[in-house]
Amino acid sequence: NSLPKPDITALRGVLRTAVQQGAPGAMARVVDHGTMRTAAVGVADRTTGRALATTDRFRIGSVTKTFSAVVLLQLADEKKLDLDASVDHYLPGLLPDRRITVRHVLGHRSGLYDYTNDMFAKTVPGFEAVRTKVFTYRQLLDRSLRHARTNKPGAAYSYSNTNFVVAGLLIEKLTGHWVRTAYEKRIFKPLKLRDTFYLHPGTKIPGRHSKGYLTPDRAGAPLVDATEQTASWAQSAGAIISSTRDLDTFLSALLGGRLTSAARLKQMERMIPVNSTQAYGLGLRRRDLSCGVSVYGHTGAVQGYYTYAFASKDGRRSLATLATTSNNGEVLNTLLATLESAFCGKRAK
Ligand SMILES: CC1(C)S[C@@H]2[C@H](NC(=O)CCCC[C@H](NC(=O)C[NH3+])C(=O)[O-])C(=O)N2[C@H]1C(=O)[O-]
Repeated sequence: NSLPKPDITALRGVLRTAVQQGAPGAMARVVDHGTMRTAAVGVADRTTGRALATTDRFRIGSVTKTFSAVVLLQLADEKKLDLDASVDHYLPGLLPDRRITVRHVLGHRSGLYDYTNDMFAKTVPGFEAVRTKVFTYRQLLDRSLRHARTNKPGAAYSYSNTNFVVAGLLIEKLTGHWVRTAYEKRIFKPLKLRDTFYLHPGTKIPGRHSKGYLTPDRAGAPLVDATEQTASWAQSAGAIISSTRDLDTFLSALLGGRLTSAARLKQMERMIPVNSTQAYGLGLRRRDLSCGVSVYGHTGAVQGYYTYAFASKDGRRSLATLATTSNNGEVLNTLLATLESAFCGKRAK
């Protein structure tokens, strides 16, 4: 284990800063070669004042994208999917450009416009307008296709939730099941992820969970309890519920080679640079840390919840971090330092 030891004191300090910056609660769980450490600060519920527990469930937002990518990569291992085939080959007529391949979709290089840009331009009104709505995948895709594409297929990285709506359509076409069934049969059950559920279109998080609070755009305006929503705007792009324990289990299984073949994992980890410290593969982010370590996983931002879920390349060390607010860039940025504490140890910034 060449990594510096995790610095739990520094980690706790980062969580405290996130709470000072407006998150009602923040927590993290680190597993290092089987040794588990946790830290939690603040409350799960602002009304009752119940303390946030590291066992509380929460909405993981776009960490869902990694689950969706794993299902499709397993289908590639089963020779039911060719990553370099046109999406049109599997879903004829769905997309306006036959040059868009499955790999473009999973790597955010399709050029498909992100419909959430319009949907959440005004944070609270946008959320209130959709929080009880149920969309079909087709309706979400239609919202995207009203806009020109952001780039030619494969020409650039441009993050778009629309890509993982297409991923959901591919999963349902190729498995003949709802995405929920595919997640359960292929990931949740085999890994015994007992805190992990695909919650759509139901709005109630099962079991003990933290509430999530949306920060309004207007400074000083009261937080909005965003815990209950259909998440139908997100679905296979962001509707999974999980826990820090299950995210650690999931990422260490993925990076430890227990969910796909080595060849397919290699494809997932073939990265396109996003900026100087970040890159994106297939439903997977890589972050390059200050101590020269690269970690793999995904971030999540869904109303009321920010998540970071990352692991070392061999999956032997993993971190899951949650803050119970969103639309608060300071908190999102602060949480990045939990990666430094967990993987770079004392040398955290
Ligand atoms: C790239 C991200 C951070 S955003 C993307 C996805 N979440 C969304 O697309 C929802 C965006 C609106 C959420 C809302 N923000 C606003 O309404 C702003 N007006 C809030 O903060 O609650 C997710 O999750 N991803 C993260 C990822 O993949 O890392």
